[in-house]
Amino acid sequence: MKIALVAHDRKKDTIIKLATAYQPILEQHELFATGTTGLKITEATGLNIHRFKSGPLGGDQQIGAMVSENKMDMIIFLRDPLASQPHEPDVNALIRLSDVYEIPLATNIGAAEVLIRGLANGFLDFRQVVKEDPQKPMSAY
Ligand SMILES: O=C(CO)COP(=O)(O)O
Repeated sequence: MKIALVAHDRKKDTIIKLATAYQPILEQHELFATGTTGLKITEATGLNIHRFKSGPLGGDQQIGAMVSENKMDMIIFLRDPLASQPHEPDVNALIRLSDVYEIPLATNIGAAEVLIRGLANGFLDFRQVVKEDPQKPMSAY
C-alpha cells in the first residue's frame, strides 16, 4: 500500500513517535511524506520515504495529485488544530480530495493508530479493488 505521512510542526514529535512505534508495519509499505516530515521520520527511524516538497511549498498538493489518480491508499495527516497555516487551502484541498476518493485519512494520533492497526489486519485490502479502475471513486462501485 502507498501511505502518506504528514505533520504540522507542533505534531512532528508525535508523528515520529508513531512511525517509531509502528515501524515494523510501516516498513512493509511504500511511504510518502511532505518534505520536513519525511526528513525527520527518516532521521529518527531510517525508514525509506519518498519525500515531496514541504507542505507550504506544495507538498500537500503533490500528495493530492496522487489521490486524484487513486494512487494513494492511506493518509496520516497530523494537523495542528491550534495554529493557522499559510497554506490552509492546500490542507483543506487534500482532505477534500481524500473524501472524494474515499481514502482513509487520520488527522490525529488516535485515529492514526486505528488505521495502522487496520492496515496490518487487512482492513485496507479493498483498495486493491478500487485501484483496478483508477478513475473511479470507491462510491461508484
Ligand atoms: O505543512 C505541512 C502539511 O500541510 C507539512 O509540511 P512539512 O512536512 O514540510 O513540514
